[in-house]
Amino acid sequence: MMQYEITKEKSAEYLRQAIHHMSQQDAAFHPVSYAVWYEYSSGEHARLIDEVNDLIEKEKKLNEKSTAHLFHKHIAATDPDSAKVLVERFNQVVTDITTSTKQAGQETSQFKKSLDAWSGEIQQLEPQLGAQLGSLLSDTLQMQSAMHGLQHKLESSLEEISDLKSEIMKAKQEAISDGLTGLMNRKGFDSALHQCLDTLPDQETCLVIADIDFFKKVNDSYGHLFGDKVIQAVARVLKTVSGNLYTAARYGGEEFVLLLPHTSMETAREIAENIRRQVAAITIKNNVSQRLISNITISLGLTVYQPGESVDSFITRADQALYTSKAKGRNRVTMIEDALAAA
Ligand SMILES: Nc1nc2c(ncn2[C@@H]2O[C@H](COP(=O)(O)OP(=O)(O)OP(=O)(O)O)[C@@H](O)[C@H]2O)c(=O)[nH]1
Repeated sequence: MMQYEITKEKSAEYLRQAIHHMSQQDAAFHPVSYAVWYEYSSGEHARLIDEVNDLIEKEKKLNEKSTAHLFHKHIAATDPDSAKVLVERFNQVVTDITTSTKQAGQETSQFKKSLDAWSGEIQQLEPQLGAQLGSLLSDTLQMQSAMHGLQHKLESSLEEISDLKSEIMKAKQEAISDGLTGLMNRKGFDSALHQCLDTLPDQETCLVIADIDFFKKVNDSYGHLFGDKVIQAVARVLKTVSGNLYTAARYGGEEFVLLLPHTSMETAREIAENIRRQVAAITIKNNVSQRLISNITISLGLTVYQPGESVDSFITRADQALYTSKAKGRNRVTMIEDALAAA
């Protein structure tokens, strides 16, 4: 994980170095090249540094393509959060420059207007001074056009930043989603769980862990693709039941979790029972035999968070409850209230 808890001076030093490196390349000034060279300058990212050095040795300069490749491989894909921070930082740099350029542009334009107004009158009174003013006017026009050019370039940089921001948000979302079901994946759930327990330690919070019964047999009997359809069907039940109130996720292969903040054990048990019943009612067409397959069941374990306990012990207790459901014959919900009951 890249670190950004560094002093302002250090950060400014990296920024200076990054801008120096960027100016030596073929790639333009934009957030992608900024992110790559900032990381390079910070010296934190050994693999990125090695690859940049190899490329420079071979190609002399980094172009748009190699810069984008380095960004996606070493920054956006491995650490979308840090990529976001880098892009935002570049955004700030560009916004600051844009604001001062705009201001300078306005001042130049004001100056040109005054010159325009005076030069006509002075031309008549003092022809020589009028000529000097004419040349000053032409310099001002040149400066104004340079300002417009720079402003235009900076504005397109800002557009690029906004595109990149959405790309990073998308990558961030993909990093915590499960591709097969569209539910949150384990990584996303673990962070949601930590966040929930950090903010609601004194509220009643329940956790359900569910696992499809005899799933190996489902795969063996009807094939892996059919197994995938079963996983998707169970995920749909969880999605519907959880709505916007609860957080559902695919925790592993055929295992699911449901986090229920502000929920009593009794309500959570009713919800878990509802999920169990809805899964038992699922029928899926087997595309090979064209027959409808039912008898899909899940076992569920449920527990309530004990204030002060660790996340691991919370999950372990829900897992123990699930194990009990499996041991007692499957297709059932088991509740374990606290550590004593689990023992
Ligand atoms: N189709 C499909 N199968 C998967 C996926 N992930 C894991 N599995 C299979 O899920 C099965 C899990 O089997 P087991 O852990 O033995 O458990 P089980 O057969 O469900 O038995 P119990 O949990 O004891 O009821 C394995 O055969 C895995 O190959 C997946 O994404 N798709």
